[in-house]
Amino acid sequence: RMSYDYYKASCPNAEEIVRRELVGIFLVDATAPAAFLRLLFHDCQVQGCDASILLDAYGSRTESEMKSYRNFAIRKREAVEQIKSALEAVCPGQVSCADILAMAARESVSFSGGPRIGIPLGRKDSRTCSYQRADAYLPSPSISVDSFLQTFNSKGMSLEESVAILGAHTLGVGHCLNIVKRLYDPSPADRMDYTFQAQLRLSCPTTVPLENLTFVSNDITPVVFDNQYFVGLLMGRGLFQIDASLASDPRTQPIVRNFAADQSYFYRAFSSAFVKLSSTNVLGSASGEVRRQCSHAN
Ligand code: HEM
Ligand SMILES: [Ca+2]
Ligand SMILES: [Ca+2]
Repeated sequence: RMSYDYYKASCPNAEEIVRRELVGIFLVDATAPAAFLRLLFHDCQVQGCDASILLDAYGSRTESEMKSYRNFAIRKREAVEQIKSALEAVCPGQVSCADILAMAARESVSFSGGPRIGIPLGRKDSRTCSYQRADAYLPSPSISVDSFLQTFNSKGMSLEESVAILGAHTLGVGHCLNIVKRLYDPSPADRMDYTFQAQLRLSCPTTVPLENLTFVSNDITPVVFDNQYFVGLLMGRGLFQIDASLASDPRTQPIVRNFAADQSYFYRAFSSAFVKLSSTNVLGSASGEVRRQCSHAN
């Protein structure tokens, strides 16, 4: 059972320790907040928020979810291990890796200028993981709006919250391999601003192997958690096909407009969506554990 003061007795300074470690990480790498935010989504989307994404391959028993091509360019797993070590030194065996992932993503949002979000704690860590499940459940950048809405509706999100949670793409980057298809062979309904397309083609000139080294930013302010992502969508500057479709689909377009016009409205919808995302299929003490090391089950 999760609660807002879960570690009050067992590790009263848990949130403070996580925050202190993170500030150190953020100061040396301005792109770290984006990485933590995506890491949480990719954890919660596969088996739920149970730190399954942090497990390394272990003999023949586990194959890491990182083997999935959908986890391409996932970063900062080792930074979560660093935060875990700091917590183990003070309160051994208490704070789950799944909670650290949720706290790291939450701090990433506020550190980047976004809303401060209160989240309940008490997630347990999985004993297993499956890269086949990662392949099956992590969405493709060309997912349809229908499947997109279904994905987040199944986490209890409203239409508005579902659009808001994709506003996470206000931070970070995408690699050329995820956009070359729409740059050189777009589907007829997939519209993009002409100038923007020309710029992206310069950054991603061909479908050669370089495409997984080269990247472009998700919106024009990739280290600031603002509503520029939605402003850009309305100008035909969405990076992935699903981003762009939110601005054209009649169900989501009015919401994109509202978020582009009113940042605090976006923040409110994002905050409630974030609490739902980070509470997906949480394990209780019976089925999960608190790992001693995030990369290995106990
Ligand atoms: C249908 C849903 C989604 C799809 C298809 C999608 C797809 C993608 C893709 C293709 C990338 C680029 C990866 C790369 O090439 O480096 C990306 C990046 C990112 N995604 Fe998503 N995403 C979705 C939802 C979310 C959600 C719900 C969040 C967080 C709450 C999120 C947070 C991020 C962040 C922060 C980045 C930038 C990562 C970095 O700079 O390292 N995404 N996403
Ligand atoms: Ca997981
Ligand atoms: Ca931004």
